[in-house]
Amino acid sequence: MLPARVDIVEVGPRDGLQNEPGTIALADKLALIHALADAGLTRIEAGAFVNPKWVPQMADSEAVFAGIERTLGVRYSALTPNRKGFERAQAAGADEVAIFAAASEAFSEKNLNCSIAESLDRFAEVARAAREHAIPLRGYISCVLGCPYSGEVEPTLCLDIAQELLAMGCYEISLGDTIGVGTAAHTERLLEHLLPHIHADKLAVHMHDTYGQGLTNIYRALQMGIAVVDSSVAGLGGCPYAKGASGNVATEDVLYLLNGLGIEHGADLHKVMHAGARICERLNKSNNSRAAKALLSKP
Ligand SMILES: CC(C)(COP(=O)([O-])OP(=O)([O-])OC[C@H]1O[C@@H](n2cnc3c(N)ncnc32)[C@H](O)[C@@H]1OP(=O)([O-])[O-])[C@@H](O)C(=O)NCCC(=O)NCCSC(=O)C[C@@](C)(O)CC(=O)[O-]
Repeated sequence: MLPARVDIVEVGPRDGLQNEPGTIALADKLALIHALADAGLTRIEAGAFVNPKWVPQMADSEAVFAGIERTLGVRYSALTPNRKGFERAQAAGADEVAIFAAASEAFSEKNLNCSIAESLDRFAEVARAAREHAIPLRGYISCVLGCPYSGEVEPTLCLDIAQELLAMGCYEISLGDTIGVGTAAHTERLLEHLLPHIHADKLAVHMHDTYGQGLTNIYRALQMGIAVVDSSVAGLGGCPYAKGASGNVATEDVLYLLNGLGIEHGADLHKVMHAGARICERLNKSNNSRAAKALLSKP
């Protein structure tokens, strides 16, 4: 059965922008975040407190958080890979922080410069600090449906990591198809493995759209009881550690799907679409949302 309501986690300002080649003006980032909040999106990942040497686009995350004119009821979150990242996020005023493990040793080494086990030790420190400061903690697992370096990924490893992240205190685990290779069959296989052990309300899906499977995978996940979906306005993004991977499934496309299914989500598709069109114009890039392109071309 499909859920009556789906929460969208808008990752455009972080996942969407982290891989952009050119400089992005702080004002453009802030305008995007404000437009997304104005469109009714209540969970917005606004930045990442990672090593700026590795992800320069997120180097101004302090300034981003300082510049946000907060909308009541919106949670502005950030990625925090380690204690230092947590301290930066807390000082900047992030409402929520996210730790991000990988279900592939090779990807963990590239993305975090350490093994999965070492990353979990670092995350435990972040989790302790988050608990001390009463800051909600979200967990990601990357490469759940495939790894750019080592190929197939076993669902058993995803389950082990998810359980460890939940035990640390994550209120939700976002399952990332980082390179967008999975199909509905892969999504189903993963969720069939996880759901007997982890309740659906502790899971979210984070589908990149490289092979055009994002929406289909999300639909399969909704059918299996998942009610939190990560997406990126205009389908912006990619991962600096997964060459060739395209952005997340576009928020506008997810909203169009949810509208068609009669599922409540609380966002205004047209406002999101205009936010997407504006940032694409500012970045001088094409819009990857099929729904936005169709709607914007209507007379
Ligand atoms: C994990 C680290 C930090 C390890 O960082 P490191 O460089 O490997 O290791 P280190 O701990 O030895 O530190 C070296 C230097 O980095 C500094 N440093 C250390 N930590 C921080 C920090 N938090 N903020 C600022 N600076 C930091 C530290 O102070 C030191 O500075 P130095 O002494 O050389 O001047 C690094 O490898 C890193 O930042 N990686 C980037 C990870 C990243 O942002 N990846 C992209 C996002 S993840 C993703 O896209 C997947 C996801 C979530 O979207 C889900 C999906 O799609 O599947």
